Amino acid sequence: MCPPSDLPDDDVDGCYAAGATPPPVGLPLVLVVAAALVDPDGRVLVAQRPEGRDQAGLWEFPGGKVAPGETPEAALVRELDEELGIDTRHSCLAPLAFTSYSYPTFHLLMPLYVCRRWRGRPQGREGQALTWVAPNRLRDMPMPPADRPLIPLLLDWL
Ligand SMILES: Nc1nc2c([nH]c(=O)n2[C@H]2C[C@H](O)[C@@H](COP(=O)(O)OP(=O)(O)OP(=O)(O)O)O2)c(=O)[nH]1
Repeated sequence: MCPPSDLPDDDVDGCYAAGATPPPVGLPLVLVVAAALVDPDGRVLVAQRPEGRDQAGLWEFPGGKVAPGETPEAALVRELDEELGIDTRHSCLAPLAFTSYSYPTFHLLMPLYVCRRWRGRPQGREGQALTWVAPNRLRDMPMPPADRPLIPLLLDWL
């Protein structure tokens, strides 16, 4: 989290340094939704991005791009079904935080929801490895840079 007395800087988890670097111009904004699935022991599910995808090998929160005309919540329910084979149609998808991050070819805007109950047992339906991690171990996982600010917020909340 941002220390209240310090100016934000790029290395401080949970902060955006809006004025520190000029924003890249003309990048398309891509809306991706993701979920922190939390099991009864308080562990969080992360999935490893498979070979052949950008950022392959990094661990991420399950989710994916919101399709045109879709709400973020409907997209999340669809992605969790497609990727993990779980049903979250009747689950509480609690909005926790979002990340906003410029990759070289697009700017990512990604809300993160927390979900504690679902139907089915998560399985890597697209060949991706899955692992449940204690929240305080998330910092040790190689995750996309866009996810870094989400970790302290998740730790505070869980
Ligand atoms: N799902 C997810 N994507 C993330 C996270 N962090 C992060 O930078 N991303 C990025 C990686 C990708 O560039 C993008 C998600 O796109 P994706 O390729 O997984 O989306 P998708 O499932 O719709 O796949 P596709 O249609 O492009 O094949 O967001 C995260 O925690 N979860």
